[in-house]
Amino acid sequence: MLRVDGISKTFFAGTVNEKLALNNVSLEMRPGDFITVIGGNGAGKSTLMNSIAGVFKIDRGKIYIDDVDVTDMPEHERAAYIGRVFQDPMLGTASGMMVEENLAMAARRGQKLQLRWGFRDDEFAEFKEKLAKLDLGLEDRLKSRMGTLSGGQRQAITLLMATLRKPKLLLLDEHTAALDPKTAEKVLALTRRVVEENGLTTLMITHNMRDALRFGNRLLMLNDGEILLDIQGGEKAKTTIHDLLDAFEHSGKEVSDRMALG
Ligand SMILES: Nc1ncnc2c1ncn2[C@@H]1O[C@H](COP(=O)(O)OP(=O)(O)OP(=O)(O)O)[C@@H](O)[C@H]1O
Repeated sequence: MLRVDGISKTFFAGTVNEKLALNNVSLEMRPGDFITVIGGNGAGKSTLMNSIAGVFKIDRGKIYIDDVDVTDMPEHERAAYIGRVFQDPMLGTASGMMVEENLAMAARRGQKLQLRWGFRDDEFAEFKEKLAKLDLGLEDRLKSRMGTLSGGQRQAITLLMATLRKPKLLLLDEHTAALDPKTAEKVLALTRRVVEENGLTTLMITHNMRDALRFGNRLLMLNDGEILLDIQGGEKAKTTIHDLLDAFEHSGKEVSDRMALG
């Protein structure tokens, strides 16, 4: 489904700030894989995700989505395959536009922009039903501006928008890190439901080892731009936070409290 083949990325090459952020990383995801990604600060997690999304050019290697070589495909074209939710609830939606307009735009992702798309009443009924399912009281806020919603409400809608037109790949970059624990839990539960209901192939970065173990069928630990640990299925189910801390310690990194417990 996703094939990352020996990719490398160096920032500020040839300067004193040169940083090898990804070092010959390879990864193959099967359809329906839900991979959680952990690693300390600067391990390369976001760089991996940004490379896949096409935010910048990689230095070496190839990236394929469903056997299509997307290595040189610009980010906006790659977006047709990818749904993304960022850490910052302000990203991913248009804050000055109404909830229903944001959803209608997401429903037209990949279509040519038109002056008047002609929104249909049945679409709004569908949005209302989907919002009601989020259980955040959003079904009556279709006409509210996105900017007036809480962070949790925005992340839930961004997740809905990212998955409205079933993407080949869902990328979640610490999408609950900026939320309070109770709201984060709600958005995570929603994430699990959306991923399961749609059988989405998902890559989720988290700072929280407990979440990395609770969610998904496979876990990657990155360190210094390399994959330090790749566990899945039964092996992942048996893995404890203690095991992860051990692996982390062997990499010579200090574990922050936030990463251990979230
Ligand atoms: N756009 C960029 N320009 C310059 N350096 C960058 C850029 N993005 C990442 N880096 C550097 O690459 C390294 C890996 O960063 P990355 O953001 O991928 O780590 P991370 O694992 O996501 O860390 P964190 O948990 O702190 O977000 C870091 O040293 C970082 O400073």
